[in-house]
Amino acid sequence: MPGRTATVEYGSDGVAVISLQNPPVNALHPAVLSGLFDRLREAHSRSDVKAIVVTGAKGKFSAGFDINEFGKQAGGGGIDSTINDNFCELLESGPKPTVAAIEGVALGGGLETALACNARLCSPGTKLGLPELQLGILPGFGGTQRLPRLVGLQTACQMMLTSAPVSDAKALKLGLVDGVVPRERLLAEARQLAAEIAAGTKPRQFTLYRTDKLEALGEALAVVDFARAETQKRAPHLMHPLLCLDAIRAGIEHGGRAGLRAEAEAFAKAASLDAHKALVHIFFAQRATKKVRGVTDAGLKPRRIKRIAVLGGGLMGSGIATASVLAGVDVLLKEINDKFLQAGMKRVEANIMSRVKKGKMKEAAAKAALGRLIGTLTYDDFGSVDMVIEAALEDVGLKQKIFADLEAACRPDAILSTNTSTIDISLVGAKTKAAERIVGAHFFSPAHIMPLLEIVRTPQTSKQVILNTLEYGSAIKKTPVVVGNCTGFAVNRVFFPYTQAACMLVDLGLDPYTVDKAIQFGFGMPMGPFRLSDLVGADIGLHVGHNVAGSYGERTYPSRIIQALVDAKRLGEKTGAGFYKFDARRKASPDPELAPFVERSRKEAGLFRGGKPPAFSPQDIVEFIFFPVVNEGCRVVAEGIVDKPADLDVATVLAMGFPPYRGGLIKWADLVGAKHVATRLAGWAEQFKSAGLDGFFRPTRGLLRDSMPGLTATVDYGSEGMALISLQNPPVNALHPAVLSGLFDRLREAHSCSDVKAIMGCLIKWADLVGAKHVAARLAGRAKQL
Ligand SMILES: C[C@H](O)CC(=O)SCCNC(=O)CCNC(=O)[C@H](O)C(C)(C)COP(=O)(O)OP(=O)(O)OC[C@H]1O[C@@H](n2cnc3c(N)ncnc32)[C@H](O)[C@@H]1OP(=O)(O)O
Repeated sequence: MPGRTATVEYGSDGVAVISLQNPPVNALHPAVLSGLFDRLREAHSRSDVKAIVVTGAKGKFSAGFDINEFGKQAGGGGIDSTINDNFCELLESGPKPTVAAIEGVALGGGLETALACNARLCSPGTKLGLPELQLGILPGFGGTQRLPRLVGLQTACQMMLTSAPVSDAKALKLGLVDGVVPRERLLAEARQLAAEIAAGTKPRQFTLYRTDKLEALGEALAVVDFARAETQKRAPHLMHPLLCLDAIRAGIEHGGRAGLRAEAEAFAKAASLDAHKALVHIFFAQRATKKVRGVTDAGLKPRRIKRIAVLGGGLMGSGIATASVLAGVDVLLKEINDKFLQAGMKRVEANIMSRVKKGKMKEAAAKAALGRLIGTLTYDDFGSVDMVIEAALEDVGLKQKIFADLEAACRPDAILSTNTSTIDISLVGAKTKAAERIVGAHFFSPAHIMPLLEIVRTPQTSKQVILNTLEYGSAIKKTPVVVGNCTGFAVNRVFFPYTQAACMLVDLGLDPYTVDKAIQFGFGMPMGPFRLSDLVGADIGLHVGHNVAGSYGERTYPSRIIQALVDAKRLGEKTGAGFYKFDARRKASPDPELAPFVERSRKEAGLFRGGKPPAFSPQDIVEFIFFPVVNEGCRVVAEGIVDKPADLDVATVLAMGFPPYRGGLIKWADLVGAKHVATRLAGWAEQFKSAGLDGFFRPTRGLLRDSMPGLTATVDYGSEGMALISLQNPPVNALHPAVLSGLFDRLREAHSCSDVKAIMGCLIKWADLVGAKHVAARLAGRAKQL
């Protein structure tokens, strides 16, 4: 692996400079670690070397252990413990002193490498932190021991538990680095400091053995125990933060070396948990949403969106304008009259000033952002914008008129986007000839805070438009996910069974508050479906329900109780009562006055005949509600609404608060097992068949296929443009629905591949006997002839 290593240069000043090399972020791949280890040993053994400086190539120190390597080796989370123990020991206590010269980032194992050095200098703009908990593990190169000894226990616990990095200035204040030096002098000053330590004119620090920053034993243990209690309260489902605190505690009680052993044990335990697999999956999935097959690999260059127009200054429009001006994009905010315009401009101002109040932004930067906002009542300046985002009322006729006006007012290359959440994107542009530059830009409320942006493409949307919209999404710090055009797009579509299944449980005799508790506290959603309904508003929920019923009627459940709440004007938070009642500070509590609504809904549904409600454990509630959501997710994947299943994982985490440590919707289903999901769904479909509700549960073909991995169809792509599809269900390849579904999917896949010219299907046994290669080659030859 020539690109992944550590190089060394020996200077005439007696200082060896070891440089970590693994662009773009010098992740500590095992090859880099073993390179570092070898170069260190070599430098320590040379008589012309007095001291060692460790740095990173190309302006980045290191973003930590190579996350791709997790799970590749059994046990230890992919980390070779012999190298781990030795390289930090060699850095800290080897014969020659070491200094870290840090630029850009020192995160996770990268910072731990620097912590093991005897001193640290960094350049302005560097971010330093231990974000391992975000990946479901804990620092594994001694960070749990050295960080508390360098910056104090309380700060160290906070840095590890929040995963938040600190700036160069804060690092200096905390004692995490010994100096901040301009980039161009960093290496020279690190060399000098290393030489001075070697000469004995500056002290050599051995962080693992320091105690001066630690509190007295009793006090220190109390700090850890308090952090533990808080963590248990805040993240009751997570084990790895507690394992991290255990390792810290062991070091406080028994010393740094014992602490290192405890850390290694805790690390291995955390690395074996599903939460780690799920969080690593989300880390990569989140970065992969920006890679869309056929779009980002089509050789096109994205164009920067510098100036946009937002139509509508309501909650959504002002949120979109806020996110844009904050990211340096100029915004024209258009409204239909001055009153609405002033209200919209004030909303943007309030959004930005609230960041100043919270200390997230300086006043000067806020002023600069607001300077990028211009209000208008006309289309006069629309010729200057690269993109329009329409955020007007959800009315097809109105939107069609707006888009026709936009076509006339904007440049022919301007992107015309709509923030609709319910209207077919193709309909919106029906009165224009601009279908190839019309796209959905679906933000989630509040738009300046929620991190997801669904980019909705139609078959006509051009690749360049999708690419430019992806670029805009990233620029305004959203995670953009490209999705297909269907009712509800990706997120709202997969989540329609969420509230409906919950309503069915109530109709079956369960208490709504018990349902919410199981979903929030048992599973880890930010809130249960009924509390969510109160937040969104029962009227909005009802409107969405009608929409999805129109498109997916056979698999929806009529939520009678929501209709009844709307009729009674119990819309939720905004009216003071819904499923819950709300006090003046909008604090929710169970409402005894909900009982008659529950009774009436049950009576109309006719699923509960009175007596004792059916026994549903919290786990049963979770599965009853989420497995239909998974089922719809499988449809969204199979229909190609998302580019890849992981996009849906990211979307559900960012838009719905699906617990990231469960990996997102589809990853979670994978971890639970497709067989279990499909079996339970099939069971409920059977149970509720007589009530005509089997459609709500019936497992999709894709799910059935995944639940029986042996039964499928496989495809081999030959070099001659021939795809060979084989049916797989020995001994006679009976056409089980899972095999048919596999065949269908493989066929679609092969038809969509530009380099496939012909497709051949065969029975696997016979093809095996003849030899698939031979069959494919003969057919390819024949295809050529023909
Ligand atoms: C033993 C130890 O205690 C265990 C560990 O060290 S675990 C690792 C701990 N470190 C981390 O969690 C840091 C993870 N990285 C990050 O936070 C961010 O990538 C960053 C702040 C370094 C850079 O952010 P940004 O500039 O936005 O670039 P970003 O797109 O995230 O990353 C650039 C590329 O580097 C990759 N990358 C970043 N950190 C990586 C890592 N530690 N390992 C492998 N790849 C990494 C990304 O996947 C991305 O790859 P791609 O271009 O193929 O998609």
